[in-house]
Amino acid sequence: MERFVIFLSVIRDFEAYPDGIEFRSCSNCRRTMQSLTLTQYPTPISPPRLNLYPLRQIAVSLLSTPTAGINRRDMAASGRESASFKSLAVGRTITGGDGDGYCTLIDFAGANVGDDDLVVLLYHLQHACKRIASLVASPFNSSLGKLSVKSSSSGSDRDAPKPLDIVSNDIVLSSLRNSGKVAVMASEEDDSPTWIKDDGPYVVVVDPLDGSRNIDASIPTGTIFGVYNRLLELDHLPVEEKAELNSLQRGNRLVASGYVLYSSATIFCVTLGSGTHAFTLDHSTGEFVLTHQNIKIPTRGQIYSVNDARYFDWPEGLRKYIDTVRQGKGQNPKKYSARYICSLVADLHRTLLYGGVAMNPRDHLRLVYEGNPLAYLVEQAGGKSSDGKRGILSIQPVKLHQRLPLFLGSVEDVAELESFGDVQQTVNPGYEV
Ligand SMILES: O=P(O)(O)OC[C@H]1O[C@](O)(COP(=O)(O)O)[C@@H](O)[C@@H]1O
Repeated sequence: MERFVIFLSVIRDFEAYPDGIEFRSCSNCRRTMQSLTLTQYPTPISPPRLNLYPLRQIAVSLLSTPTAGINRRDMAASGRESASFKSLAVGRTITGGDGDGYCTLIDFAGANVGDDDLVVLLYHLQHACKRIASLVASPFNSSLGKLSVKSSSSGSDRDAPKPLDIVSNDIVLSSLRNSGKVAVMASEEDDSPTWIKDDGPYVVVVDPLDGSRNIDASIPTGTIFGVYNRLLELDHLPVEEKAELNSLQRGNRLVASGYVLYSSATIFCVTLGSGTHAFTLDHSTGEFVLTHQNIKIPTRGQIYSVNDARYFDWPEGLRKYIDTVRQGKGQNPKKYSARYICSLVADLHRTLLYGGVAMNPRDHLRLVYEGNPLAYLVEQAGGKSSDGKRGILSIQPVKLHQRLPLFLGSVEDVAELESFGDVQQTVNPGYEV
């Protein structure tokens, strides 16, 4: 009864989303409300008097997890995403969903992407990322990251995954399956790509939880993703072959890419092929809301980001570059600062906003799952990507878990770094931490 009274006092303004009901007018009551699931409703409610029955019906439909084959019409019918389709119908480029400055990721995609299938795919992907955000922040999962498990295949050059990586991978895979829009998913966590649906229009490459070595200390982590069109000319090939070849596309064929940063805020940063935009998770509504439209990385920064404990394994060119900029003797006559979180998404997010260069000069990061998606996003923000010698997006991947040195950041900083010649670290002993 006590719960019921609290419920009535906050019922004025609520939003339901797949992981729970959010009551805007009373965030302090959220925990109580989360425990009040629909099936736990006190049964003696009198629908006519309190008029809760219709509300309950709406909540039931809104609370259901996105299911297989949800499409634009279903999303619009649920009432949650209708603003996006209104915007699309009138063909305007929106800066706010309904003109009140509150524009969700799906509103934005609906207004700016010509392809309904991609909007539906994004809808499911952002749902997966909300689940991962809550997973990595959950007090009940705080021990999961510590338990390393062995990689399934012997002789694999992949790192041993941790349980949270695996759970995140499962979450992304299930959301992509439910979208009905994905032919194949290639994940950093899997030895080979998973074929999902013959006529799915898209190929998704993903690192479901990057930086998970930091997870036990609650340091930021991230999801990285890239979306390609399915190559129709490969449709006749055996499944394994077409799954792999579809996933090995060059970065310059990406149609969308992005990352989700799980930090003090959860940020969905994406390019849909025209600029780079960031959306911040609004915990009061459960929506990613546009907060940084058309991000432009400064052409020059004053920060370098690298694990400089490796200094003595670096080649001469890279040592010289770092020594030069930290003394303020480079093209920018300012002394650079160092920042290194050791979590790629977090280091890149800062670089995108403040400028400078984020790098890992040894062949450690993966071209398919990390290099290409992030390079595309950085270039869409006016920045530059390089492996130390050439742009990332034109490199033809030859194997799924191919690793490479990666330099991302401000145009002038990355160009200056390249001008030092040998900046790729070839000594890679496999560091313990
Ligand atoms: O040990 P290094 O060279 O500093 O590498 C750290 C980098 O490795 C990563 O943790 C990714 O590696 P994993 O995929 O093996 O976790 C990045 O997040 C980070 O930028």
